[in-house]
Amino acid sequence: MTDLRSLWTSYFPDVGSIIYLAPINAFDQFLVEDLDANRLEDSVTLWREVVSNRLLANAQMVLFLNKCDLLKAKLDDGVRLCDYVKSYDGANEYESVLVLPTEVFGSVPDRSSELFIYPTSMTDTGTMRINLIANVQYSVLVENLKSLPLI
Ligand SMILES: Nc1nc2c(ncn2[C@@H]2O[C@H](COP(=O)(O)OP(=O)(O)OP(=O)(O)O)[C@@H](O)[C@H]2O)c(=O)[nH]1
Repeated sequence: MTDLRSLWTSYFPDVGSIIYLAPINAFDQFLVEDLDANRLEDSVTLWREVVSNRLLANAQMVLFLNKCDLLKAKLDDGVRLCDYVKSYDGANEYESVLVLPTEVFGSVPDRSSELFIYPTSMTDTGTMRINLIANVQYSVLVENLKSLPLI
């Protein structure tokens, strides 16, 4: 019987990682092409499609919850998350609000392997460099360990 998993993953054997950027400040914004579609929800939908795609089952998924600085500024300006996400009943403060996208993006039922999720501000180049280096180091380490019969 054909091994379906190896068949699917043979389409993109050289894709080691996918880095996905989600603009989490966009919770109160709507798509230009569809004014009923919330930009953050749209980003979650696309992320889940990518992450649960069987053709990419072997690729490491790295998610940057991006534009954190703009999210914080927006919350400080008094824009309330609960006005756009009806289920949200937490405080309208950056640390509390950040929990929501972390949980929503992190929950992908069809994905068994680990997701790497980092809050980022792309314009903060120092932190970005540290995040990227830490992630790449971790991937190289894990991939090397996998090639040995250790894990
Ligand atoms: N302050 C801040 N600006 C950012 C960040 N990431 C990207 N930008 C800026 O946002 C602008 C739009 O860049 P992107 O978001 O990558 O592009 P886009 O998705 O086509 O743009 P939007 O529709 O505005 O979201 C550029 O000027 C970027 O430099 C961030 O984390 N913080």
